[in-house]
Amino acid sequence: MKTSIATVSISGDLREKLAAIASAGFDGVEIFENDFLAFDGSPAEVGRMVRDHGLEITLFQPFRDFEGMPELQRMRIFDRVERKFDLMQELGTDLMLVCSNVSPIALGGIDRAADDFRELGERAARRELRVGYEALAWGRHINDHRDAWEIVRRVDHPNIGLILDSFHTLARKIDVDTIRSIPGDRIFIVQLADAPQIDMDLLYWSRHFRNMPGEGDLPVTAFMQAVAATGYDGPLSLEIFNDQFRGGSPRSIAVDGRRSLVYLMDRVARSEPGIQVSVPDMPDRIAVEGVEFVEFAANETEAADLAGILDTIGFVPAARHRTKDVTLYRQQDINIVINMEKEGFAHSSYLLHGASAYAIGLRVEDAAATVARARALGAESFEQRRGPGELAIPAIRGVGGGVIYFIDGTSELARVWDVEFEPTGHLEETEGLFRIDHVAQTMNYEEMLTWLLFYTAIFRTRKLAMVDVVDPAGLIRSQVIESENDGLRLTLNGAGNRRTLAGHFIAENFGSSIQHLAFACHDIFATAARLRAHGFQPLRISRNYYDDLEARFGLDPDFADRLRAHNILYDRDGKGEYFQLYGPTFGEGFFFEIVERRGGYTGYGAPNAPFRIAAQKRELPPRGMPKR
Ligand SMILES: O=C(O)c1ccc(O)c(O)c1
Ligand SMILES: [Mg+2]
Repeated sequence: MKTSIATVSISGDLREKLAAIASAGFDGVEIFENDFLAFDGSPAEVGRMVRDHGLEITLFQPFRDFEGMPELQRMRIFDRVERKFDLMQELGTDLMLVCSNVSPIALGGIDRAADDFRELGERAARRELRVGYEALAWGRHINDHRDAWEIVRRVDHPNIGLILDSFHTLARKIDVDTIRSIPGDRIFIVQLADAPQIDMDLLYWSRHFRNMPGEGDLPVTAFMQAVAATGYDGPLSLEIFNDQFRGGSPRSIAVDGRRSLVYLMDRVARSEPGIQVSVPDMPDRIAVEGVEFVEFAANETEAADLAGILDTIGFVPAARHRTKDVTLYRQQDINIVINMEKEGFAHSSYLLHGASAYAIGLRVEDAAATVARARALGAESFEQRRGPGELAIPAIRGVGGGVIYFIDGTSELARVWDVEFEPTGHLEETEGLFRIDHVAQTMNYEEMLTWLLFYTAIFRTRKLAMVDVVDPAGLIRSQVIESENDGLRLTLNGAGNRRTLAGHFIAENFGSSIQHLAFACHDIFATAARLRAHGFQPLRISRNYYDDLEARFGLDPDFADRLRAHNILYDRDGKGEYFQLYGPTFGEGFFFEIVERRGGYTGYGAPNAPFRIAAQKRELPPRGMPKR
């Protein structure tokens, strides 16, 4: 598998782009003409720069409005071609992309276009160059890869081939199986891009909203399966026009890109018996069985505050670490760890971010295999020095530089609580919370696709449609990722500005992190009553909310009164009901939520989020100067 990416996909100047592309492990790069034009250096210098990075130039592009022009324009176009051929030879690349003509004066006609390409093929052959033809989805006469292929087929010249671009084919919903009848050796390069499903003008959609395969909604895997079936084994080249990426971090976009290609080819390799693709060997996507624990780093005061909140919702300090200043709080299957160590990673994380849930432990079938897959996909593994008697728990780095640990049932790891911890003798009681329903991570909106790709590539998960949540100070985008058996339910919340509750949290924590944990209970009213007796302070929800709720769902007034009395939020879908109860915020806006799912409710109460956020903002202490 030879990977490549167009310079247009990455932000920065050409130098920064190339450095990021090389360090992410790509084999090649498409030089997008504007990136070259904007660069103050000769073609030969650019070529050298590329090769010094260990990269090759897979493609020079685009050459526009070539085929089917009236005679007067046609002559000039071939002069322009020769100039670009000179440039390509100086750059040191042999392949140019011609995209289908969009000019209003283009004449059309398959044979006229074929004649033009035959002439072009002759000129290219004289210089040992090749030209590939790509159908733009908005091309004037040619906007379908089948028509572009028909032209290439009629040209019948070894130096003229086809270029496929998943966006153009998929945006027009062209049957990808039509690719299977194209000979693989006539396809000169394959460009890949995904995009969110939005109904809009094709050109605008393509130039602003493309994203990495797996980040959007288009069936890029099916497209790539069809390409693989042709026997094509040339470069797979990302070509991503995206407004957000243009302003993003070159390194992180490049890493995402490389990950998206490895993930895509892993999917393709597993999709069809007999399909030939070279892809790094790795375990299949990992099923997450559950969240084993969440670990906070905190100092004594904060740990006491947190323990106080945990106490009001029925957690007891069940065990203490045998050698470290670490306490395990437990209730049924929920393990919350508070780490107050003065050295090691938890402490570094504390110094950087303040008190936060910096680590999460996931139950998987095979922890070592999980790390192997994550590493093959470019994730960073995590290790730290172990104390006597401590287990080596396989782990990787996750959101905001946090840690994701993996616990499996096949080794010593299953006994981690017994091996590393000493019971305190506190009797385990319960207020009815029995599992972590979901984990909510907050990040800058720009980072959401990175983490979406990270989780979906490593774990056997699916994503739900993104929803908008209104904070009084701005919009939050919320994206759910779930594993098949609901072992892992994650919500990624992307903040656009720092005045929102989510944005404030990221700003004050100096980075993304877990902002809330939702615990599941079986009987929300019983749990709410018991917690109240325990000193639990629920988040107070406005009366207006309950008036609307009663009207909206036609609720029985007694039932609505019970919800109101306990400050429980309510939602319903076609399959069941959902109840949510919120606790006070901790630190810079961390909080716990208690939920009950009745029937087959599959959502996360998104319609309630704006009212919950408004209530939390009312209860937040007044904001003075930032503390740090
Ligand atoms: O948007 C464009 O003009 C454009 C140019 C070259 C490409 O390869 C492409 O897919 C789109
Ligand atoms: Mg393209």
